[in-house]
Amino acid sequence: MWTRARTNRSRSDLAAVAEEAAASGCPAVRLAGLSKDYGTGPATVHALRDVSLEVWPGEFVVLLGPSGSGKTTLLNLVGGIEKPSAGRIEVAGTDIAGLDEKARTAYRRARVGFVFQFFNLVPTLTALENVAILAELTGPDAGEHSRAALASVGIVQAADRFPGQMSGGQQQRVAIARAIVKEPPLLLCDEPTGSLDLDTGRQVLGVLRALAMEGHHTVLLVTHNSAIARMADRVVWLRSGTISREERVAAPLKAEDLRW
Ligand SMILES: Nc1ncnc2c1ncn2[C@@H]1O[C@H](COP(=O)(O)OP(=O)(O)OP(=O)(O)O)[C@@H](O)[C@H]1O
Repeated sequence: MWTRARTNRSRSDLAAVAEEAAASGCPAVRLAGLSKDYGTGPATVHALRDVSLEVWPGEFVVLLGPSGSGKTTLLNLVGGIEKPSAGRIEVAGTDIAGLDEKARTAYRRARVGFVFQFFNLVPTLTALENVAILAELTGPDAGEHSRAALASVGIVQAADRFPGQMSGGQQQRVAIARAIVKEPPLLLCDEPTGSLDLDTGRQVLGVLRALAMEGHHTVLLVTHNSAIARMADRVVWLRSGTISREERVAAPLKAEDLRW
């Protein structure tokens, strides 16, 4: 049985959780002196330079910045897709920067859910199969868990449909269900509304926001769209591979109230 219980915390609860977590000294993610270079010699690209950042459990953090500022690189490092050139990446207190390939793969599978701009669903599999098979669920409860994940993002009625029979927003919900079905503490989203229309984008953002509010996921969301920042708990701006600014949002908007 899928065991997650909805806690539906209010925003003031969230602030309290962040304060509690800060007091306990264990952020969900802690980056310290993080750098990433691509290439060597004069052709070296310094994608990230000496980035330090702490993200607290249950926080919804939006990363903003112009093209090439290092947003996706940061997400890929936290997600264990790439290794840093220097610095530490602590996730729930464990440094993942030094893990070997096998351990990083295990980390990714157990601790991280990814949501991308393009939903990356397999067209020949149903929504349910896209969740169960692509998340590599096994055992007698796989179907039940996948159905519960689809229900938690409001799309269980489409469980037996193929991607070609669903709207973009529905497909993105399936992709989110796939990302959360193993209940990873970290949800990393790279332009999750980039290929959706405004209304559908708002609905998908509402789903992501609710997942953070329920307290099961810390969300890091990369976007070009500064309007989305208004629904975050915190906004981090990147420029040329460094954090140029950070701001806590005093009164985050509900996704449906976003205008852009
Ligand atoms: N695999 C790679 N090899 C070489 N350079 C790379 C690689 N990946 C990223 N870069 C470079 O690192 C820098 C940061 O790229 P990144 O994709 O992180 O930026 P971004 O802010 O996510 O950009 P965008 O908003 O356009 O997706 C850019 O100069 C990019 O060209």
